[in-house]
Amino acid sequence: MPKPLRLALIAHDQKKDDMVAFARAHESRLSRYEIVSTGTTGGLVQEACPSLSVRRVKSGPLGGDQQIGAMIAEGEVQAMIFFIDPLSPMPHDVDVKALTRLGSVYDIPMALNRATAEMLVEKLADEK
Ligand SMILES: O=C(CO)COP(=O)(O)O
Repeated sequence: MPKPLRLALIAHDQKKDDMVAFARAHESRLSRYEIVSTGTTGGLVQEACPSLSVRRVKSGPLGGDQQIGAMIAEGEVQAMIFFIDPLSPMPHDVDVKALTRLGSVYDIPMALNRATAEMLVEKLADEK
């Protein structure tokens, strides 16, 4: 049996409500995938969506973005939904940039806002 696709779900603080709403709206669809998340995002998604199995790495500012970037480089994450906050300064801005850069380098489907994320989940569902 093919391994399920592993999808990264990440959201900055100002976008966490959006991520929880997105995950709730698509819970049954997302339950087909292995989910990996940064620490705080993953806790909120798991609490809101008990049917998902969410693997949590460290919080973004403590290295979580880099952990997920390494997983992309190793081929262990095949798609990413990352609700970034373009309006707030971040202490780990360089990590955010490095993560989205690796998403481009390895050419994985990567949605950085909700509008694109909606299209991405539709498309992933078509392919299954
Ligand atoms: O900072 C983040 C992404 O850059 C997200 O980290 P948390 O999910 O731990 O808040």
